Amino acid sequence: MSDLLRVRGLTVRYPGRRPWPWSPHRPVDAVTGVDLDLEKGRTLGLVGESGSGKSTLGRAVLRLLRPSGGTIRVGEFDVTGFGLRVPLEYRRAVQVVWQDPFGSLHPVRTVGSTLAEPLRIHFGLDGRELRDRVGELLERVGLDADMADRRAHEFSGGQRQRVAIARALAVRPRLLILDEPVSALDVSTQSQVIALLREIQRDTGTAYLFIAHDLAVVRHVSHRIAVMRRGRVVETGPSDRVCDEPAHPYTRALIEAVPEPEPARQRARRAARRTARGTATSGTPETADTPDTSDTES
Ligand SMILES: Nc1ncnc2c1ncn2[C@@H]1O[C@H](COP(=O)(O)OP(=O)(O)OP(=O)(O)O)[C@@H](O)[C@H]1O
Repeated sequence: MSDLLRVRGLTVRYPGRRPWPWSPHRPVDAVTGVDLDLEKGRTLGLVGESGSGKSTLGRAVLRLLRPSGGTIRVGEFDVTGFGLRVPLEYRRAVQVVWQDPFGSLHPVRTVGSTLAEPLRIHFGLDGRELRDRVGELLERVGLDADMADRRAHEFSGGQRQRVAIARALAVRPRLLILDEPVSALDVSTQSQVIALLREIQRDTGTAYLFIAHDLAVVRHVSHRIAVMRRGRVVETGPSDRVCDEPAHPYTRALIEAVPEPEPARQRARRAARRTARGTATSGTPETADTPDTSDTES
């Protein structure tokens, strides 16, 4: 299968702030030399601690900022080749759902008008057809069609995130950037929203770039995982391989940081740690062999 998203050597440098008016800017290298691939209908999870550059990478793909170097392609779009105006077709092809379901929806507008706007702009719908499509979108994300008259503040956090997903789906994107989409939700709402996202992917073939700091959540939703640290991708591979046999010490540290509630799994994890220590002292290199198509960087 060919790649929908192809990122090569991506670099983003922010100009940074001046500590004092007379001192020079201190640039921040937020993303450095990143390569990523994502196929149609698949999910690539992007994990790493706060400040590792995940959101910056997502914003570069959305073309909300202009990268300092490298290339981004999404299908036929040469994203890094765009001038000042980003084509409307690209805005339709790539959509985003942000972390904050409270801040990302207009507080005063009805949810119906929030969903109607992209349908009007991108497909020229109006009248009955527009109302029907808004109702369909609400039902698609598990809400009632007659909720269209309500305003965002009348919804719970989970319901708002469903509305945000419906708004993103309205234009039938090929790629959806999900930037910490469940981090602000409680655990049971998280799993409902994740189940919804998986169902939508199965039905529509939309590819997801799923950005999160929580490796347990990312593992659950992703086919492949890329681990970011200080702006670089240090390890990439199929989700199970990255989580069960992490090749990079930083990935191992991230996995260690995930709380494990089940005693049997806690014991298995301790045993794996002991084995890893044993092999490390018997001369095995720190970065293990990766039998699949994974890449690691130290
Ligand atoms: N607009 C900006 N100007 C200057 N530096 C920035 C800007 N936005 C982000 N940074 C810096 O770039 C680096 C990467 O930030 P980014 O938000 O991409 O990380 P992240 O992994 O998404 O973190 P988080 O999970 O906390 O959002 C950080 O050092 C951050 O301080």
